[in-house]
Amino acid sequence: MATQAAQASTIAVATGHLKAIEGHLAQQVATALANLDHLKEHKHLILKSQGGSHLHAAGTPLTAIHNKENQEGTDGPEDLPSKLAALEKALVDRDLLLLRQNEDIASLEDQLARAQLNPARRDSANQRTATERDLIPAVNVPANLDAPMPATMELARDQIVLLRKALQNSQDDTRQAENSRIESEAALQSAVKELQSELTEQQQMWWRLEADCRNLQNLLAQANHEKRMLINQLLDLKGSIRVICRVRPMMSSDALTAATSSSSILEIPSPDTVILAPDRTERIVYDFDRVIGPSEGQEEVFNEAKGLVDSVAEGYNVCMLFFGPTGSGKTYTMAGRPGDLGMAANALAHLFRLAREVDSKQQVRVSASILEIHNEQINDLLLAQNQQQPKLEIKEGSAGVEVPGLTIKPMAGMQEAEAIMQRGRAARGRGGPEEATRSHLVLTIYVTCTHRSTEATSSGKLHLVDLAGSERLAKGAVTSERTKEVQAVHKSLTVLGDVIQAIQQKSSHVPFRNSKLTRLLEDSIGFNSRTMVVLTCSPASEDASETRSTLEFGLKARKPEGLTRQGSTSPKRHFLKALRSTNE
Ligand SMILES: Nc1ncnc2c1ncn2[C@@H]1O[C@H](COP(=O)(O)OP(=O)(O)OP(=O)(O)O)[C@@H](O)[C@H]1O
Repeated sequence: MATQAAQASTIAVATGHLKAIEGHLAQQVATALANLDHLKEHKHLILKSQGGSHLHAAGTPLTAIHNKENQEGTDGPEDLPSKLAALEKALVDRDLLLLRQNEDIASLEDQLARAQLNPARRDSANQRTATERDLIPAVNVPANLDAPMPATMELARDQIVLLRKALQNSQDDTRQAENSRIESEAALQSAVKELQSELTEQQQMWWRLEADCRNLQNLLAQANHEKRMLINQLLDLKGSIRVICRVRPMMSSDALTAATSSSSILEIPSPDTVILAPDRTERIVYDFDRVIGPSEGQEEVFNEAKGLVDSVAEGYNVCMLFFGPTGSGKTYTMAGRPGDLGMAANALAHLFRLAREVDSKQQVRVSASILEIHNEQINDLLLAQNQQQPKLEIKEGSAGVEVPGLTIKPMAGMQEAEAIMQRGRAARGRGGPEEATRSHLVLTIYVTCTHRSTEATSSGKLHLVDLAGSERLAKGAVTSERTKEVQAVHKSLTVLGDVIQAIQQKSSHVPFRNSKLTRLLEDSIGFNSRTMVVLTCSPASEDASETRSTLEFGLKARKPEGLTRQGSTSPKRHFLKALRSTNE
């Protein structure tokens, strides 16, 4: 803008000076014309005084006459014609010069006017390069207008030429700038169009993907629903009580004497059969829902229970009973060890996974309590260490069997769950390991699902019961206190067997109230609930008797048609023997 203003002011100054020059020239012409008139009059007077005979002297140079006049009229009258002629020529020259200047000025003014009227040109002047701007010098008109006219005129003409060139450049620049603006605008418009079409395409693709995703989610939900229905049907077909048997590996602690064999007394010919061969004369075959061998891990055990854990999230009550003599692997199978998750941790992890999967539709809350039943007394294992153990009783509440006052801890994830289970284990161990083996530990996981839109709620619970060792009294040192403990354990295990048998036989009376344990599990065994008995067996020959008792207990728990198939001993005899051994 500054350059443009400077240029306009330069042009204005030049125009002013040119107008001044024009005025000056006009004044000189007027003077010359006056001189001419004067001379003409003078000549006329001379001719008049000399008569018509002297008229031929009119060809004398005017300058000479003029010079003579300047010499105070000393020249003779014969020089006047030549002076007049010279003056006339000078006048013609000046007229011509003036005419050219007028033309230049008119053209310059015209260009100036056009340049001022066209804002696009004015703006484009800003884009002129430095080199081009240098082509326009400042118009320096001599301050003294009396200086010789040709030099002033020449300078003015040069400046006009330069200004014209500058104007031309400016016009070229404007045109170029306009062209490039049009080109850029077109390119920009086409890029915008391209982006818009790309955006539309992507939006359409996104909508398609969203729709696909919704369809897949619906299909998945439907498939999951169908899967659960099939699992439920399968579970119903298998009966409400499933029995699986887990045979632990041989341990270095298993006594190997000359009287016993170092080889396992248990054979697993198929995934649902275990053969007890305590000696060469006897082979008893037991069929269960599944037999898990020594080489199989915790994962395989959990796979058998996954369907049951799913049904807890659907509102079923489920009970898993870990039954076997001390050292057979009940605690290992239920609780696991660090880095080797047992059934409880696997079930919790599965429930938290389910909760995450259904999170958009349902809110799933998981909580847990841990208690032990020792000498028919219930102890809360989640009490703070300094808290007094309250007297806890089992009641029938609106939501089923309850233990009012029992600590129930909410759990948001596995970290919290691990900490709670660890706390329960530590509390159980406070009475010493001996006491722990003579008490039942019950970990109960409560699952509540609330539908986010309908607010319909379903609740289920999963009892995991690490039963007291099922071995007979004769095995350890006998004190009156220990006798009392063992009798309490045996009584509760016998009642448990009776309850299971009554359920399997669809008996009208089920003796749930005969022990604290069965009373606690009343709404979670049989009928509208699901139960899994996990028999844990030692393969060591020195544990043959306990292993047999355990397998016989399993027989009790299974449906009547699933008992032993072959061997030298009748199933019925084994069954009665199992009952007797549990009651001893
Ligand atoms: N399937 C298995 N694989 C590897 N080790 C096992 C297995 N089962 C049990 N064990 C190991 O055998 C030992 C005894 O197991 P565990 O303590 O679980 O027996 P238990 O039946 O719970 O005995 P108690 O009644 O005294 O609690 C433990 O060291 C355990 O790690």
